[in-house]
Amino acid sequence: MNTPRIQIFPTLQALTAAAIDTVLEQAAAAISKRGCFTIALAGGNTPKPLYEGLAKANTPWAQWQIFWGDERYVPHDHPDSNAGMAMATWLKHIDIPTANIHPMPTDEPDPAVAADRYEATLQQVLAPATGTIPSLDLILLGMGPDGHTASLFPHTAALQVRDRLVTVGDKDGQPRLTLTVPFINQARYILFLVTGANKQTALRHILSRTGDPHTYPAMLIEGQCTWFLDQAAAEGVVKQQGV
Ligand SMILES: O=C1O[C@H](COP(=O)(O)O)[C@@H](O)[C@H](O)[C@H]1O
Repeated sequence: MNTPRIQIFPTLQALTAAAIDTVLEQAAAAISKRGCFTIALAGGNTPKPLYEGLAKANTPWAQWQIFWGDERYVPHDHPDSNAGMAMATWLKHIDIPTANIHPMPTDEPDPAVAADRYEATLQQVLAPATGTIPSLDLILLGMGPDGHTASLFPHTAALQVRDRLVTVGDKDGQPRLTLTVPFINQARYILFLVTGANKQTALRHILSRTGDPHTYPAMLIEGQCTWFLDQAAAEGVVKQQGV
């Protein structure tokens, strides 16, 4: 396991400013090395200000390929849609080719078929060498108060999937689509954004590695992780590296 980098910020504004800088730095580095930047987005509320900030950034958008880390199984124009949120706050405000935006499909009667389609899209765009797992440059993740990340929920079958890039998650019996643990762990950079006092308990177990990974699924993410925490979430976290 790689040792996670942890940064604690006094306010959501400070955390957001650092997240914008990090995303743009990773994009510039990837574009300069490989001519392209591949990113998977988180949903929920925490990343909204980041997306609003990125909407004003000056970067070669045509060299970005945008994916999602998870999706609620609703149409993209539904208020719960992670794709819909990122479109409204960021993507509809920038000059990026539509072909570079890859929302998770939610129009199949069977979510497993939608997961297969998204896996094929990832394989096609990322074109890994034969026999290797493809890597995204950056995956943005959040964490729920129950320790879930992406749509990897506690004690669900999705946590065990090791032979796919995308699978069907389960939020209280409702299907979700989610990237899998091995695919997330393969990313060149994984940025967790976690805010709010209601996440303290899960965070303490996850970062001190005293929890059970099936109870706190974010523990399964052991790749090149950086955690950006606000002060409220970070209260009680054992190893602090303040900024
Ligand atoms: O349902 C979800 O929740 C998590 C956490 O959201 P947050 O607003 O508490 O940060 C999010 O990362 C995930 O993408 C989303 O589908």
